[in-house]
Amino acid sequence: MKLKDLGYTDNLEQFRREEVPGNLETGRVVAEHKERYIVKTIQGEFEAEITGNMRFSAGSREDFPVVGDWVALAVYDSDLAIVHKIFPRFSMIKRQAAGQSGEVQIMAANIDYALLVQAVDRDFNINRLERYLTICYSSKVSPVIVLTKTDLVNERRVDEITANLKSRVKDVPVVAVSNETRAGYERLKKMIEKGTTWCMLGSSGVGKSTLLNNLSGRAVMKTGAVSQSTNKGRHVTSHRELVILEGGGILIDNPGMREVGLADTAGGLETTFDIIVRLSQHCKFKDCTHTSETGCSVREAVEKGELDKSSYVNYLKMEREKSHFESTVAERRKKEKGFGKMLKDYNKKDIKQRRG
Ligand SMILES: Nc1nc2c(ncn2[C@@H]2O[C@H](COP(=O)(O)OP(=O)(O)OP(=O)(O)O)[C@@H](O)[C@H]2O)c(=O)[nH]1
Ligand SMILES: [Zn+2]
Repeated sequence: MKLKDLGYTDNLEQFRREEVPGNLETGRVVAEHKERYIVKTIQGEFEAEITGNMRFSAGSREDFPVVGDWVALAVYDSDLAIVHKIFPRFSMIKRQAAGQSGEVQIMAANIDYALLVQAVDRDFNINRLERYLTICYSSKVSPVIVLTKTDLVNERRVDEITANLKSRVKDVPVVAVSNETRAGYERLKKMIEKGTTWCMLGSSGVGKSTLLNNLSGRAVMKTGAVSQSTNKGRHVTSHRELVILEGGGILIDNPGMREVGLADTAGGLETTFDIIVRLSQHCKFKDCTHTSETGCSVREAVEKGELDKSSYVNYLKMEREKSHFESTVAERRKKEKGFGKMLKDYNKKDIKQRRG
């Protein structure tokens, strides 16, 4: 095992030489559970915690390691290792933390590509794909669309879906596979180059675990039978993982990532819907929302049939979601700031009083 097999790059090595003390090991986080991390190095796997100082000075979730992170750690024995530093991340998949509005959670780091998995039977939905694309573009992860369960429909239906997709989603590779017959696997395997890191985004039951098991060449995760009535897999993957595939690719898969929403999608919407962005430069009003304004080029294009109506509707919906998210973040920051100031004023008063 070399660090390169885990996805180590020259950039990371340069950072290590410049910024990491020589007595520390380099490793990659392959699993995380309640602030305990499984870190893989050339010597094996270690269970690690972060230094007290790292925890104390952490400003947000971003300051804690996540699956996919490269870290510098001190190894004491097989059970004890301490993470001292997180290497700079080149990509991050984030999502809105459940329950806490505006709080962002990082699901994984340093991912090169994402497999956007949808089944061609009942799950297929272009709006959802546009959502995944937006997540990819804002996370600096390159998307590849994978259509699964092609054995369940006839060839014509697969061609129809592919053509439909390509007319709406430009410049993204589309691979159609069957996890049953393994049709399409050769093409997919060729795309997954050695040392590159991948993740999967897709709804429950579309065949992600089956795909991962087949690509890894060993049983990594149990897959459950789909219940006929709901078309949903019963089994839900239970913990985070980073797996090295047969062909040398690296796949990160964890349940949280399977539920990513539109958190911090700076730039993502614009890339996914770049046609809309280009059209909007011709709108009469600079701040046109493309809903009811006069002289709106976007709506004009929809009316003329030059812009797909459902793509337009999906854009408006995601734009609203994004604004909602941004305003909750802004509100939270304001509250935090207010609280911080109150605390400071209180402390000042307190000090004055104590000094008399
Ligand atoms: N016919 C057919 N069935 C498939 C295919 N891929 C997966 N399945 C079946 O669909 C069910 C769900 O597959 P999983 O791999 O568990 O789906 P998943 O996306 O990992 O689901 P979660 O773990 O819930 O996220 C299983 O019963 C699989 O055997 C396929 O290409 N063709
Ligand atoms: Zn407009």
